[in-house]
Amino acid sequence: MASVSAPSAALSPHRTSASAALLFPYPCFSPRVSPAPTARPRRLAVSARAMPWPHVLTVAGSDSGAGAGIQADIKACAALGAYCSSVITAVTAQNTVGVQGVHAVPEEFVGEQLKSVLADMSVDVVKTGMLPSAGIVKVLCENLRKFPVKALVVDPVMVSTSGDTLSGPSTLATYRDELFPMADIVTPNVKEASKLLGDVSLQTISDMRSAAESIYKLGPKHVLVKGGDMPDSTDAIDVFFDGEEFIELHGLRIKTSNTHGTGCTLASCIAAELAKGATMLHAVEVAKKFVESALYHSKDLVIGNGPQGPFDHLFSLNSPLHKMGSLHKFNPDDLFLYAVTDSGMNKKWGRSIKDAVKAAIEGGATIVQLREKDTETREFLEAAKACVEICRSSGVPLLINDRVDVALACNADGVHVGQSDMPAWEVRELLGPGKIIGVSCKTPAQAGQAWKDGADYIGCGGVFPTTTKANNPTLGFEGLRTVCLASKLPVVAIGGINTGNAGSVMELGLPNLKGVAVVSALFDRECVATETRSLRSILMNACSRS
Ligand SMILES: Nc1ncnc2c1ncn2[C@@H]1O[C@H](COP(=O)(O)OP(=O)(O)OP(=O)(O)O)[C@@H](O)[C@H]1O
Ligand SMILES: Cc1ncc(CO)c(N)n1
Ligand SMILES: [Mg+2]
Repeated sequence: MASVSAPSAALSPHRTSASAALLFPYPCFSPRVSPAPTARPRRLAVSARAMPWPHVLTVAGSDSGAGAGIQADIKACAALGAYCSSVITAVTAQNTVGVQGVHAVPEEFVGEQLKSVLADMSVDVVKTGMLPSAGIVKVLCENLRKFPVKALVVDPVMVSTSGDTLSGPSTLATYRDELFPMADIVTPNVKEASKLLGDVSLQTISDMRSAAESIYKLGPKHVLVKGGDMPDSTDAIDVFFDGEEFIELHGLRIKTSNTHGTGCTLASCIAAELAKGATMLHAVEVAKKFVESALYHSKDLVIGNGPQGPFDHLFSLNSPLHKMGSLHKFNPDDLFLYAVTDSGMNKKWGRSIKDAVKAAIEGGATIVQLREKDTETREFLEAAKACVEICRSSGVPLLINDRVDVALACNADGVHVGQSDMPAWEVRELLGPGKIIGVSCKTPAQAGQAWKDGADYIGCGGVFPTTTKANNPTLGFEGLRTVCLASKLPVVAIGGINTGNAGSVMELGLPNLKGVAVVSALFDRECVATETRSLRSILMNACSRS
C-alpha cells in the first residue's frame, strides 16, 4: 500500500474539520452486543494442506435492491473466486428507481466492524465504496494504518447513477487528503472525477486524461477514470494512468439499462484480481471484461420497474458456455505463431489432433486453430475438448474454424470464420463479448466489414501459393500490404508460409501485422515440435531485424 504522506493543504481547498458533522445524521444502529475482539490463536494447528484464500474486505454501503454496494461487491468477488468480507458504512433504501433513504452507521461502529475483520481474517485487499461521512473515512484510514493490507482500491462513490447523493461535499477533502495517498488505485466515474477536481467539465477522452493526471497528483499509485456515463460514446472507454503512461481501455458498450452497480462491481473485480496476485493493469483489464460480459449476458433481464436494473454477476453459473475460465482478453501478440491443424495431414502422419496440438505448443505456437474439414462432428468435438484442456494449461488460446457449435460445446476461446461462413456479427451474438473472433479477408472492404462486425483480428492471404486451400487466389506482398494498411484490426498473414519465407513476411515491417499462420509447414512434417521451434526462431530473428 502507498505510504501515507502528510496531508497537503494546497491540494485541499475544500478541507473540512475532523469533527465535520455526519452527512446523514440518522439515529444510531443497535447498541454493541459484544466486547471488541482481539486476535485469537488460530483455530487448529494449520495443516500442511492449508489453503490461503484471496480475501477482499469491502467497506461500503448496503443497497436494498442488491444491484450495487456491498451486495454487488460480494457477488463480484464470489464470481472471480475471492472471499469477500464486509464492513457496512450505511444502509440505503434503494431500488431500480433510485435511492429513497440513507441511514449511516455511526463511525465508532464502523471502526468496530473494521477491527473485527482486520484483526482476525488475513485480508489481502481493502476495497471502499460508499463512505458517507468524513468521520467514517478517517476511521477507515486509522484502521488501515493499524492493520496494513497488500492493496487498497478506492471507488470514490458520491452520486448513484440515478443522481442521488451517497457521499456529500463534506467528505471530499478527507478523501483527497487522507485516503487517496494510501490508495493503490482510485476509480472515479466522470462525475466523481469532476467533483474531486472542483467541478471541472469533463466531456472528452482528453478531459478524462487530464482528470486522471490531476487525481494522480493527489497521491494514489494508479487512477482509472471510468467512462460508462460519458455522453454520446459508442464504446465504453475508461482511462488508466500509472503516473507515466495513459492507457485507454475500450470495451463494447452493451445496449442495456441493466447497469446499476457497474462501478462497484468493477472496483471489486479489481480488488479480487489483486488479491489473487495480478498486476494492476491486468486486474483492471479483467475487471472491465467481467463487467462487459456480465452486462451482455444480463441485457434482457427484467428486475424491478425503474429505469436502471441490476445485472447478474453469476452469469457464468447459468451459462456454462461462457465459463469464467475462458474469459480471455485477446492479446494481438498471440497471433505471432499461429498453428492451424489439418485433419488430412494428421492422418497422413498417423497422429491425433491432440498430439499435433501438443507438439505445436511444445515448439512455441502462440495460438492454435482447429481446422478440421473432414472430421466427423462427434470425433471433432472429443478432440476439441482434449485440445482445450491442453491449451488452457499452457495459456495458449484455442480457436475453432467455422464450427460455432463445436466452439460453444467445447468452450473454446473463439472461432475463425471465412467469407462464406457465418458472418462475424452473428458469431459475436452467439459467442458473446468475451471470445476471440477472426475473419479471413482478402480486401480492404472485407477488413472494414470484419471490424464493424466486432471481429478481433483478420487473417490475410494467401500470401504465397498454397495447396492447403483449393481455388485460393494469391495476394502476394502487395495484396497483404494493402489489406494491412486498410485494416483497423491486427492481422495474421496466411497461405504458403514456411520456414523459408516467413522471415520475409515479418520483415515487411507492417505495424499491425502481428504474425504468421501456418498449416503444412508445421503439420505436414515428421516432427511438428521441431518445425514449430525453428519457425519461431526465424520469426524472432526477423522481428529483431525489422
Ligand atoms: N453499457 C455499458 N457497456 C459496457 N460497459 C459499461 C457500460 N456502462 C458502464 N460500463 C463500464 O462499467 C465500468 C463502470 O463504469 P461506470 O462509469 O458505469 O461507473 P459508475 O458510474 O461508478 O457505476 P455505478 O455508479 O452505476 O455503480 C466501466 O468499466 C465502464 O466502462
Ligand atoms: C450502497 C451503494 N453504493 C454504491 C452505489 C453506486 O452505484 C449505490 N448505488 N449504492
Ligand atoms: Mg454508471
